[in-house]
Amino acid sequence: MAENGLKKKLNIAVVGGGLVGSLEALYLAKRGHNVSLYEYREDIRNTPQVRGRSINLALSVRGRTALKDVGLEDHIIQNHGIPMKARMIHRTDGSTYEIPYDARTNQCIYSVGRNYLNGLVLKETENYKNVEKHFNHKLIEANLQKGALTFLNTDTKGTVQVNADLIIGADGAFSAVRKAMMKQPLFDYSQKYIEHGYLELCIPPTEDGQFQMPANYLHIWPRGNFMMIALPNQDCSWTVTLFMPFQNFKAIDSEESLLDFFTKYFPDSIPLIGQKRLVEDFLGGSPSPLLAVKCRPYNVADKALIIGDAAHAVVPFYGQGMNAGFEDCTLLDRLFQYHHDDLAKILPEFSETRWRDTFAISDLAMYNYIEMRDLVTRPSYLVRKAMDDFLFWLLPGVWVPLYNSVTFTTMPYSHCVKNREWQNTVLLYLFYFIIFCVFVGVWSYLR
Ligand SMILES: Cc1cc2nc3c(=O)[nH]c(=O)nc-3n(C[C@H](O)[C@H](O)[C@H](O)COP(=O)(O)OP(=O)(O)OC[C@H]3O[C@@H](n4cnc5c(N)ncnc54)[C@H](O)[C@@H]3O)c2cc1C
Ligand SMILES: Cc1cnn(-c2ccc(OCc3ccccc3)c(C(=O)O)c2)c1-c1ccc(Cl)c(F)c1
Repeated sequence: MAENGLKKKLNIAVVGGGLVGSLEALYLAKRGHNVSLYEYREDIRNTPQVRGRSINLALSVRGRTALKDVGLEDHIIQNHGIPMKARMIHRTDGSTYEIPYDARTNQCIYSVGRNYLNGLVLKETENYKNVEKHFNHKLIEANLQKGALTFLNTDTKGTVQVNADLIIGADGAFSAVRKAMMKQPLFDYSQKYIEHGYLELCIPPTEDGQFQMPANYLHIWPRGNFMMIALPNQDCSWTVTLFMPFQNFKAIDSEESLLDFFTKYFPDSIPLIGQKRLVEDFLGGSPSPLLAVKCRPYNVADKALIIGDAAHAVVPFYGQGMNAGFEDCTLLDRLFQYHHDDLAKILPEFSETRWRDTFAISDLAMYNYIEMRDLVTRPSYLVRKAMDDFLFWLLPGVWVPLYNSVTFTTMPYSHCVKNREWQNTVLLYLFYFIIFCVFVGVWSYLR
């Protein structure tokens, strides 16, 4: 707050014009600050889909809350997002069965196009004169304490010096802002590449432009050590993502081995994708790596902050990465409101209150990665899921299954984990009680 009691207009540089950076620029613009958004790539509204990034994503409540704050939720929900009301599980014999997310309240997640959503947010910033966007600007140097940034203009090959009151790094999992932050003392950092990679395939629409599979589902082919999912697109196609260890991708090096593999594990998908297209896209593509990043704190004094994947890249086995990054923007805005734009209070508080939840969703996503490989076919997993669903039906306000609390509520991720631990304890005692009752019953019968 300025001396005269008026709100001080900050000059804020946002590095990274992806999903989270463009949303953060919009939040800050709505607060009246001068925002300069710097993006390495060209304006995605003028370029085709970038390979090596998921084409569509699952949007859930946390992301919707952020879009609602900036006035874009209704547009996405009513004009673009495709509701997925249940999982459609595909067995190896090609048969399917569905598991609703929550039959009572019609909860659903939405499949949204990455480029569409990114372009929509960027377009919305054009309603604010206090936002400048600079594409083809790659951050190459940063002195965070001084608020000084150096960009390479990939068009002119010249460098651009920028000074800002606040630097926000939303430049993704390989963040240059985080790299500068790592020079600070007491900055903790860890990363993990998992053994699985992912490759995206496409199920085209029918000749008359309709979906080839039931549209309002998240289609899942759980196959132990590898899994495949499909999310619907606006053009009635499906973006199929195969998650598999790199060594398995490497072993499939010919049309014959590819078709043998898909015939064995995903037979129903071959006619949907098309044999020719499957061979071309699989053998013509290469799997992308999956990286998890954990670090803290997220700020340097009152000068710089990292959000989104720059702060907490997670493996995609919960569909929460973007939702968590959008939630960063929501929580940051609440802190701007509460502390009247006082960065000396906002930034440290964001770091201190956020890291437990981002660590929690990172662990949950990694656990899901393991769970989905091992437990989906294990009877005990299926019994647990059935008990979860029964108790959720019986005590909806009390017993909220982990996936539902993560996906359909804004309960802090760390509380979702605590909730799950409490449920595990209750189920364990319930299991012991059932065993005891069976024992007493048998003993009484045999007396
Ligand atoms: C296979 C897969 C599936 C996924 N599915 C889901 C899902 O269903 N739901 C979900 O919520 N999340 C999902 N995610 C996660 C989601 O994609 C990310 O969490 C999200 O994109 C993070 O957004 P971001 O803006 O923080 O980072 P990014 O999307 O990586 O954007 C960072 C931006 O910064 C720019 N940049 C990078 N370096 C510089 C630099 N030096 N200077 C200037 N600009 C720079 C980049 O060009 C980019 O535009 C998935 C991820 C993967 C890989
Ligand atoms: C993109 C996105 C959005 N949500 N989810 C998701 C995640 C976990 C889920 O449950 C645990 C479980 C599902 C299937 C088998 C065992 C456990 C469920 C569910 O239950 O619907 C949904 C994903 C996703 C992302 C990657 C893979 Cl590989 C995947 F299968 C789904």
